[in-house]
Parts: sequence; C-alpha cells; structure tokens
Amino acid sequence: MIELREVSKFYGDKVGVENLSFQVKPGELVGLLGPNGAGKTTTLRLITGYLQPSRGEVLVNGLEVSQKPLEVKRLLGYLPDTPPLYREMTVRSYLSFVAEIKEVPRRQIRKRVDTLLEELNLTEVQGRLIGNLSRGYRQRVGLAQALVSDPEILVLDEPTTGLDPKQIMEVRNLIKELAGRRTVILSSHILPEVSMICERVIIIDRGRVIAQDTPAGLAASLRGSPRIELEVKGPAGTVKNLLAQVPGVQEIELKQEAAGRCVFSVNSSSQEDIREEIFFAMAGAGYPILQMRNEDLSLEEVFLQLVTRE
Ligand SMILES: Nc1ncnc2c1ncn2[C@@H]1O[C@H](COP(=O)(O)OP(=O)(O)OP(=O)(O)O)[C@@H](O)[C@H]1O
Repeated sequence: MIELREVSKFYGDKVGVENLSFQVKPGELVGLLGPNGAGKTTTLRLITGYLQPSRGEVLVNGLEVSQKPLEVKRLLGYLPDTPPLYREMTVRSYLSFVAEIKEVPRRQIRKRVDTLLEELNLTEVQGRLIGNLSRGYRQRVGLAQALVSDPEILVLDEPTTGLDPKQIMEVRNLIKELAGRRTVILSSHILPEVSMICERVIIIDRGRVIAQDTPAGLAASLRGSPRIELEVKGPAGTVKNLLAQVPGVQEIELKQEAAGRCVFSVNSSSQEDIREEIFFAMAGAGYPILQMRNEDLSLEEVFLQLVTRE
C-alpha cells in the first residue's frame, strides 16, 4: 500500500531522511518511532506528497506520489503535526468545508459529517468556534478532517501530542478502531504508545531505518540470552549451588537476600525455557519458589539499545 524505495530528502546540506526503504501492507497499523529530529515528519510528508524526495521513489497504492499527486491525495487522510484548522469556523462548517474540498458528493456531506461528529464525540461542540475549543477537542477535529473522505490510508503525525492522559487513551482506542478497515501509519516518539497500538514498528534514527519488526519481535531479537528472575525461600548459598546444576544455566546473580529469602537473576545459554528445570530442582530440595518470571526487555530498552548501538 505504501512503499519507500531508497528515499532521501535533503534540506540544503541537512539530512531529513537518507536511503529510507520500507513497506506498509494493506490493512496494517504501523508505527514510525524515533527520537526528535529522526525524520518522522519528513517521512510522512514524503508519503502524502507535501514534500518531494531528493532521491528515490515513494509509491502509494502502486502510484508514484510525485507523478500522481492528486490521485494519491484522494486515497489519503492526513493529520499533520499541526492540524490545519480554521479557528474562526465552527466544527460542523469546517468539516463540511473539508468534505467539499475532498470531493465528497454534495448529497452525502451532511450524513458523513454527522457520522464523524458522532464517532469522534464531537456532536456537542459542533456549533462552537474551533478557536475556542480545548486542545483535546481540536485534535479530534484534526482527526475528523483526516477521515472526512473515508480514506483507505491514514497518515497521522504524532496524533496524541499535547493531549491529557484521558484524551490520549481515547485517541489511541479510536485509532485502533479505525485501523480495521484501513491502512494506518502513525509517528510517535512515545515507546509504550507504539507498542500498545501498532502491529509493526519501524524505528528510525537520524534519517535511517535501524530496525523494523513487531513489538514482541524487536524485543526478542535483542534480548539475547533469556533471563529469569527468581525468588526462593531458602539459604542463598545452597540455592545458588542448586541453580548452577540446572542444565543451560550460565550466570547466576544474587540480587537480594533477607529474612530467609533470596532473589536471583539467572541467565540461560539456551533459548529453551529452563523454568521447569528450576522448579524441579528447588522442589526436590524442599525450597519453595515464591516468584519466578522471564525478564523481558521492554520496547523502551530495545529502542535505547538500538539508538545507542548506532
Ligand atoms: N524545512 C526544513 N529545513 C531544514 N531542516 C529541516 C526542515 N525540516 C526538517 N528539517 C531537519 O530534518 C531532520 C528531520 O526532521 P523531522 O521534522 O522530519 O524529524 P521528526 O522525527 O519529525 O522530529 P520531531 O519529533 O522533533 O518533529 C531534523 O534534523 C530537522 O532539523
């Protein structure tokens, strides 16, 4: 649905993005993740045709964006980093105006706007001037204008920026609901956000793709050897010796010891799950396991590792 082929964009001698290649398949919900200045906004502007690449090709639904800008814009709904709102218009008149520009047939405009007002919880403010709305409402109006033509593809630049926690939850849920029938690409510098709502994450840094995978896949590929955290009721020394005999155990680190309990972090050399073996070893010796869990890397840790490694 969206394809970037070795795309570069330079601003004078400054690099916006360099040699960027990735694809987004129909129906996917993909997150573009990166720190400030990584090139997220540039990438989204290239996809929507607001910028021309200095090198390479951007294809949307098989059409080259720079060759077929109007056709591509018909397929897209775009929420830019600053939504293009007219402060002196009411919510309803603004959405009707955008619907007209987006070539929604005249007879359908009223119904379409009603549906959007309903879906985005804007019905009660439909008669208010946009300039008088709170930031959360304005963001929702921005999202509504992106959806007005019921586009196949949605491009959202930092859709939750500036919202309060409740509004963030609402907008995230809305995006998930919208995603089913559409292809969605959104940008964010918030890690939990993309891991929560996106099926696939493309991490960019300094204009380049440095990783792309599912949130779980990214964590797994970088996790290296699995780690287990274990709390046992028993003497630390003996427990450590027992752990050392479990096949696959590589490193054992005592993290805490108090009141007859000890907490260990155990590194395994194999990709096999060694928790069962640990259980039998402790049960055999009569030391109850109070807690045992895989220490998974969060997306945040993966992201930091990737960016730092670069
Ligand atoms: N119009 C411009 N002129 C010059 N440099 C620009 C322009 N727009 C972006 N840049 C530079 O290109 C790089 C990528 O910027 P971009 O806005 O795409 O990043 P971003 O990931 O969206 O960051 P942010 O989250 O801060 O918006 C940055 O170094 C930025 O300073």
